[in-house]
Amino acid sequence: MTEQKQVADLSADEAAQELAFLATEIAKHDAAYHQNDAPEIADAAYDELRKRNEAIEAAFPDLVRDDSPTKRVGFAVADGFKKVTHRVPMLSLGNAFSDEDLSDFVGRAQKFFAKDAGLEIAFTAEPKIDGLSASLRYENGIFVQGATRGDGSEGEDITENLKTIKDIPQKLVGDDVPAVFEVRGEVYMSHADFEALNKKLEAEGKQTYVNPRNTAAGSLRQLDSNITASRNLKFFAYAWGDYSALPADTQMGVVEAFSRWGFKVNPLMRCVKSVEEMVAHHTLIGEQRATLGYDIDGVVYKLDRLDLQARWGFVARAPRWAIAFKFPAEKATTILEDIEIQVGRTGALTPVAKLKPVTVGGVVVSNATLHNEDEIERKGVMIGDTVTIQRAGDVIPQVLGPVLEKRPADAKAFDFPTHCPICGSPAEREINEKTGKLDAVRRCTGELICPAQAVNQLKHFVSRDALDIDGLGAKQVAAFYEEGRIKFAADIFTLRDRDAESFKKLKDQEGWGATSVRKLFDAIDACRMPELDKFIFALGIRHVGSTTAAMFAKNYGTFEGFMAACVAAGDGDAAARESLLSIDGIGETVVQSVVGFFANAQNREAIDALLAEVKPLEYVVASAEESPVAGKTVVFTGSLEHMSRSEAKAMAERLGAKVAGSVSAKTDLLVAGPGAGSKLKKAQDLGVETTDEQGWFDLVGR
Ligand SMILES: NC(=O)c1ccc[n+]([C@@H]2O[C@H](COP(=O)([O-])OP(=O)(O)OC[C@H]3O[C@@H](n4cnc5c(N)ncnc54)[C@H](O)[C@@H]3O)[C@@H](O)[C@H]2O)c1
Ligand SMILES: [Zn+2]
Repeated sequence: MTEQKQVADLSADEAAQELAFLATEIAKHDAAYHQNDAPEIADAAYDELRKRNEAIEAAFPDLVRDDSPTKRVGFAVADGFKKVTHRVPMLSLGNAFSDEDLSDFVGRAQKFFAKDAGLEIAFTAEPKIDGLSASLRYENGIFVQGATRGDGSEGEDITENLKTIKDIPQKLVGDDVPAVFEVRGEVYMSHADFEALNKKLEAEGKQTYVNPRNTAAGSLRQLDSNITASRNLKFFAYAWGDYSALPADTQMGVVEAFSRWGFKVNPLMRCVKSVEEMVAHHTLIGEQRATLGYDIDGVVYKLDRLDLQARWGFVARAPRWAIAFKFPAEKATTILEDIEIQVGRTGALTPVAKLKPVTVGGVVVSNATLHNEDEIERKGVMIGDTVTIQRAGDVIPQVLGPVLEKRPADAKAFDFPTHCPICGSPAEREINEKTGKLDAVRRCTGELICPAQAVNQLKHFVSRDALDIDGLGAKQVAAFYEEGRIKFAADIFTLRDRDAESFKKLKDQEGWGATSVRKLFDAIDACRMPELDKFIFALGIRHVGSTTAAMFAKNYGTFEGFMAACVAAGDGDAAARESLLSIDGIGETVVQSVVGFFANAQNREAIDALLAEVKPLEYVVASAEESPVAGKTVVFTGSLEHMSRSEAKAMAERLGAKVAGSVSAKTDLLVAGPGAGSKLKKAQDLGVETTDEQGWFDLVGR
């Protein structure tokens, strides 16, 4: 972290500048966290930003901005959801970070109620569940609407999703259920469910989640409630919004009513009467934290009597009568025994610290991330060092840095490998085209052959814009990989020769009848002469998407031509490099990537094996005499049955046509599939020729 000036040393200008920066920065993290369920920094680091903002605002009250983070809660509703206006705002909580903060809080309460002679002020202490809050509206005891907090005044309508959660009763029971009542609480995911879900996603080759909180949020804020239903989310009730009557006059009493009505309430909730009791309960909950089976990130204290809550009131984003005492990030020191390199499914090399096992916050830690090679350098850690590690909440443990006084004489600097430890391919750091700086991540260049990347690559190879083999989708190809039937792309095409016998045995099992096996082999055969652009795209070269692949195809005409240019450029042939760079729309990043890919001897071997089975077609741009659409401007609209939109575009371009996105007087032909709307109407109005998909195929002779 950069050196920060003490707030007292800031000039007004500097303060204003920093407040502006913090407003933008905090808003950015709020969006990542609340709207996208994908935070970019740890909660502790985020809390630091907020603390700094509050400190500067306190010192410079005139400079408080209209868009100050202290005036806002959460983040606005995401697209795709219906909005729900909260009749009673859903707020955040003030924070305490130390015993002193807690005792200040109690002191403020005592001062506020100083005139009430003999008043005993009691608080509830409740675990702060680390999930996301939801508001559930019941009318005559029936669950009618549920929403997220959103920005506090407007949330997202997630009624259907909430209905799939077993802990949320559809109907409340009891004779004290008011006519209208909004129960609020936390939707969360247990550690066990989180781990099981990640295992499953991993097996399917999908992106895994970072922590249970974001998983719960991501699972609940789904447009498809079937997904929510499959996630086994849970719910604790602890607060309320709008109501026609209250079942009790204390916090504790209302939560007890929730339990009677059919909700789950947290068993660790207590009543406490002094700072000592508050601190003791905080310690007790902290000790149980690791064994609860779900994440909590602190303890919330609330004034117990509701009449006192009402008298003490609110500030902009939180009640005055409540405070959250967060658990500090847990730290420990241990020995860094080794640094191991893991290769991710996209080829990224990540250094992992192998630690002498140590208990941090009740959990035994023996691995921690070191992020990347610059981080190792920046932290200056050496193998053999005693290092400080930190677990902030549920986040993966991090190495903070070495304890230099304890560095042994034989501590070894870590040489970051320049080759992939899995496949031996060179591992490279790209130069960022815009900044000219090295990318933080070093990546394996063995896209085609690296076992760490294999499943990802195979899935890409058969994907829709690549070879698109009928009956061999992402799931199937991953299963074949697991079963050892396929290792590399080329193996798909030798499957029949190598594996026909074992496929026969599969008959009747897992739905692999003789017919479906034959169909699969036929479908594979049908892909032995792929379009050149699809083939180049299928190789999964970093930064080569389908548009880029099409540009290469168009420019070089044959796969051999394209490969020769890349290989030559890799051997230092400046003209070849120029020819790559001269293609309109192709920049340094792509060239670095294709050159690196073909410079890798193992990739080239894999390509030879592939070319023995597959013959990509030559890319011929039809001349005007041969093509009825050469030089014409074509627009596709509506849904196409036999080709994807990108395939249609590629075909038209190959035939010398220009493909436009909208209809104008310059349009020569509109190809309209079912569901075509305004474009079709406009074409008809302008007298532009129109046809359907079949008409298009007839026209171009396919
Ligand atoms: N890492 C990031 O980039 C990032 C960004 C934004 C927010 N955050 C994190 O999100 C949190 C801030 O968001 P916030 O405004 O929701 O504040 P908060 O989470 O600190 O406190 C308010 C929330 O606590 C929850 N809560 C759990 N148990 C409760 C209980 N028993 N009683 C009352 N409330 C309870 C409710 O959902 C309530 O909305 C912080 O933990 C912050 O670190 C992180
Ligand atoms: Zn590799």
